[in-house]
Amino acid sequence: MSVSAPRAALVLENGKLFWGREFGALGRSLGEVVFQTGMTGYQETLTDPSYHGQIVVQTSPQIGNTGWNDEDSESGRIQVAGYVVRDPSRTASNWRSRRELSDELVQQGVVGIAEVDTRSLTRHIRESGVMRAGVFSGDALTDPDAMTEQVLTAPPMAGANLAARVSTAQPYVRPAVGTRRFRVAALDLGVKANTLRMLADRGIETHVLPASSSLDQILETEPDGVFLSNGPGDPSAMTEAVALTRAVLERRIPLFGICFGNQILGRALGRETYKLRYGHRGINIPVIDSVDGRVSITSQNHGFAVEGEAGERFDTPFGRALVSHHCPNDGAVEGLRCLDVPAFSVQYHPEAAAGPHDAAALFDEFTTLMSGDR
Ligand SMILES: NC(=O)CC[C@H](N)C(=O)O
Repeated sequence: MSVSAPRAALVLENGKLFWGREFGALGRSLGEVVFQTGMTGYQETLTDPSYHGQIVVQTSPQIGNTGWNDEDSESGRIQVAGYVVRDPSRTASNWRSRRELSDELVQQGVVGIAEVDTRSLTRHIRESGVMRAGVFSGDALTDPDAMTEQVLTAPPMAGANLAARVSTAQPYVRPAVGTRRFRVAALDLGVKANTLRMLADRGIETHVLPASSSLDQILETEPDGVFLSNGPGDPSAMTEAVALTRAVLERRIPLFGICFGNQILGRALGRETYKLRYGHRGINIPVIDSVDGRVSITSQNHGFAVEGEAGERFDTPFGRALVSHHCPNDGAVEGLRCLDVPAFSVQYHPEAAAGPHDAAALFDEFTTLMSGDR
C-alpha cells in the first residue's frame, strides 16, 4: 500500500513522524499514543472511557469490517482522542451494522489516520514507551516542527485526573435483572456498559454515582457492596477516591474493583502505583492466580500498575493483603485481595467487552462476598 500524497500525519513528541491518509474527521487531535492488540472489538475499544485522552493504534491491520452497530458501545460516545489504523475496510459487512466506522468517526468529530505503518509504530512505542502525540489532517496538517511543537503543549498522562470528564453527572440506578438480591453503590470513574450488565444479571441493583461522590452519598444508597470502576488517567491523581475507599474498608463494606478500581484499592492499602512503559492493551493477555496457579486469558487496558510481587503478602492499615494475580509477561500486579476485610480487585477486565469470558466468575465472587460467606 503506498501513499501518493500524504494527507495526514501522526507526530510523536520525540519528533518521529508517520505519514498517512485522513480517516474520520479532519483536524487535529492530541493525546497519549498507545497500542491495542485486539483483533476484534474495535467498537468497544473506541467507546471504552478508560481510553479518554489517548490516541489508540490498532495493531490488527484491518479495522472496520463489521461497521458500527447500535448494541456494542461501552459508553454513550467515542472516547479516544484519536485513532490510528493500517487498512480501513472499504465496506462494512455485518447483520447488525448500521453505518461505516469512518462515518461514525466523522459524525463524532474523531480525528483518525489510516495507512500508517502500524507495525513500525508499535515497535517504536514498545522500545521508546508511550508518549504524547498528535494526529493532523486537513488544515491542521502543517510542517513537522510546528506539529511537534503543538504535541508538546498537550498535558502528559502521568498525573492526569480524568475521571470527572467521563463520569456520570447525575446518579442513576441500573435495576437488577429479575429479583433484586443486592444493592451496590458503584463509583463511576468511567464505567463500561457491560460491567453494569454483568452486575444486573446477578440480581444486583446498581446505584451509579458520580466520581466526586462523598461517603455519605454512598451510604445513603444503603449498599450491600461498593464497586470501583475502570477509568482513564493516573491513579496517583485520585486522592479523593482513595480516601473514600479507605472509609469503605474501615466500615467493612464488601468492595470490588476493576482496573482503575484495582489501582485505587492498591493505593488505599498503602501501595504506590507506577507507569508501565507501554502498558497492557489487548484481549488475550495471560494472568496467573497466585493461589491456585490457574491461568486466565484476559481483556486488559491499563498503562499504570500497582507495585508488588507475584503472590506477595503484605501489611496494610486494614490487616493483611495478597497480590492475588500477576501477568506472566512482565510480572505486573493483576489483582489484590484483602485477607482481613471483605475487598478484592483485578487489574484486568472480567466484563471483557471485548474479550474472553475466563474471568466472568469474579462477579459471582462479589455476590458471595456480599452474602457474607467467604
Ligand atoms: N482500564 C482502566 O481502568 C485503566 C486504568 C488507568 N487509567 C490505567 O491506564 O492504568
